[in-house]
Amino acid sequence: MNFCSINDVDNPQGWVDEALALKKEIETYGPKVYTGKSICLLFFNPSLRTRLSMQKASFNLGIQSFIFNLNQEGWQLEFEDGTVMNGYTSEHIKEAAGVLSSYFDAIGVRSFASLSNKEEDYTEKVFNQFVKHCSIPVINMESATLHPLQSLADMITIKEFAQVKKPKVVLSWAPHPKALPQAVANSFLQWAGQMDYDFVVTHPEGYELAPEFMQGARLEYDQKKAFEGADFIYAKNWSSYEEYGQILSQDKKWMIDKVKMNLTNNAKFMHCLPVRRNVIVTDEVIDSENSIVMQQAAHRVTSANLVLRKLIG
Ligand SMILES: CCC[C@H](NC(=O)CCC(=O)O)C(=O)O
Ligand SMILES: NC(=O)OP(=O)(O)O
Repeated sequence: MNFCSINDVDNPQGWVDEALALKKEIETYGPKVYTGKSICLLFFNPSLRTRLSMQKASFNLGIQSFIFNLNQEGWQLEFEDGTVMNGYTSEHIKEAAGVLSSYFDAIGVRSFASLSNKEEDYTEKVFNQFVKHCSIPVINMESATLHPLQSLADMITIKEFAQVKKPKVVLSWAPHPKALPQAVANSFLQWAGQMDYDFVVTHPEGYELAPEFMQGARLEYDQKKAFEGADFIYAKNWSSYEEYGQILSQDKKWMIDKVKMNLTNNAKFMHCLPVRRNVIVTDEVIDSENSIVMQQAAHRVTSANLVLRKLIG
């Protein structure tokens, strides 16, 4: 079993409840004794939360974790099958995946979108080569188009803070100086679509997400209208999917501020972090009692606990 996307999860709402129950179990009985199991966490890109929450969750479940920063520490990998490797790549993913499979009980992979090759990104070429050539479970620690560990943590957080049975949840685009992947937004769409939410996406024209992820989610181009009566505001930047990887707007009017939050039903503010303060959201909002970004980040451990137990616990 892998944890590539929500498609590997038989009952997403059930996983949210199981994760909260496992969190209580660990808080009550403490971390499990060493099981002899091990996991290697492979990173092509930077990380704070994903890296450390996966190590903490490994500790909680008695699993030894190893970190490997591929760009700084590994050989340049070849992901194309059949290539004559007389260029700059030193090792084929077939060998690398085979060796990792012989050393560990599972691996995690972080490999962000190129934002230049839409076809390779949206077929998950890099991540799927690890899945294809590994004989052990593979966990998605943010791939080109998805971030399921983050999304499970997000669903757990909303479950914990929801005051009503069917909360209004708004995914709002916000400006950013860099071109960022659509992965967090895509994954949030997938998981929110499986929950009992009144779910709305709001973004400027030109930032439409891939149809396969929008899957009938309600879209509102008027951000203020989208915010009306909301219970949760989930802010995230992403670059254009249509004009792939491009920044079409850095319109400061889309920054989340108190005036917009006052349109909501006293909504909680969420962001996956890292966040650009006073670009994505004002200090006033992210420092307010309505901000639950810390609790959300803490649930990255809750999320990782359950995924590790499901796959190798
Ligand atoms: C969990 C989020 C990871 C990543 N975020 C960034 O790359 C932000 C980098 C920055 O703000 O410089 C993203 O948007 O996918
Ligand atoms: N939200 C998240 O995945 O954070 P990192 O990029 O720091 O792991």
